[in-house]
Amino acid sequence: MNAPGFFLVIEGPSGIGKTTVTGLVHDELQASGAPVLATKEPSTSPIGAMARSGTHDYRGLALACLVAADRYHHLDQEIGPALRDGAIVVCDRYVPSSLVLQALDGVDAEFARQLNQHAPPPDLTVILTGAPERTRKRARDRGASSRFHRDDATRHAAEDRMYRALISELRKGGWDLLHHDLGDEPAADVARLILDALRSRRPARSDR
Ligand SMILES: Nc1ncnc2c1ncn2[C@@H]1O[C@H](COP(=O)(O)OP(=O)(O)OP(=O)(O)O)[C@@H](O)[C@H]1O
Ligand SMILES: Cc1cn([C@H]2C[C@H](O)[C@@H](COP(=O)(O)O)O2)c(=O)[nH]c1=O
Repeated sequence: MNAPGFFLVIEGPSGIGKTTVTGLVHDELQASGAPVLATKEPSTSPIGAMARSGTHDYRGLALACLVAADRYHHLDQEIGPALRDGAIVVCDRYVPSSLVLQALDGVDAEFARQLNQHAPPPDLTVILTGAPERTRKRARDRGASSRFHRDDATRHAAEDRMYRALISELRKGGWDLLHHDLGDEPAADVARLILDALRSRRPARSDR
């Protein structure tokens, strides 16, 4: 994005570890003295809260529009201002979540793309994938708070497949994308890898 900050998105299937890694990356950046904002989608705005708490009631096109409306509001009210202030924004889920989850929810892929076409590409998007059975076990052990978290081997496999398929498509669209296929490594190792990628793309503040 054309702003002095850096927009970093962490993506991947439910249970892969996005929230855990977002927290670790945020804490490490904060400890190093960098200006950082950790956020997530759906956001904490009233639209985001409606989407997050309503995945049992809202489905298909209605949910696709709700999460897109929340995304544009989030960009306008929280992400954009933080980037203009020079912060590193670390966001748990963004457009790729809609391209995967809304498609799994029966929304036409082209419609989901068009709905999100005005959401700018982040400066770096990390897509985490991993063996669907391991991801499924982590999600099951953590517990479900959404229709998309239900314990379903077929859905976990489909999410993993769809995220992998998105990688080349987004790169062709000009997105800077880091793909990491997780094994058994701890979340701290994943966070370190992401921090290295971030630092290689964002010179230290004193160099800018
Ligand atoms: N590298 C890891 N190794 C082992 N367990 C992990 C790892 N990363 C995360 N976990 C655990 O897996 C579970 C799911 O992690 P987390 O909630 O961060 O995933 P998520 O991708 O944000 O999921 P969702 O999209 O469903 O909210 C949590 O219990 C977390 O503690
Ligand atoms: C960004 C985004 C989210 N959703 C849905 C999927 C989940 O039910 C929640 C997010 O909760 P999680 O703890 O991060 O898994 O919102 C969606 O359907 N589409 C989206 O683009």
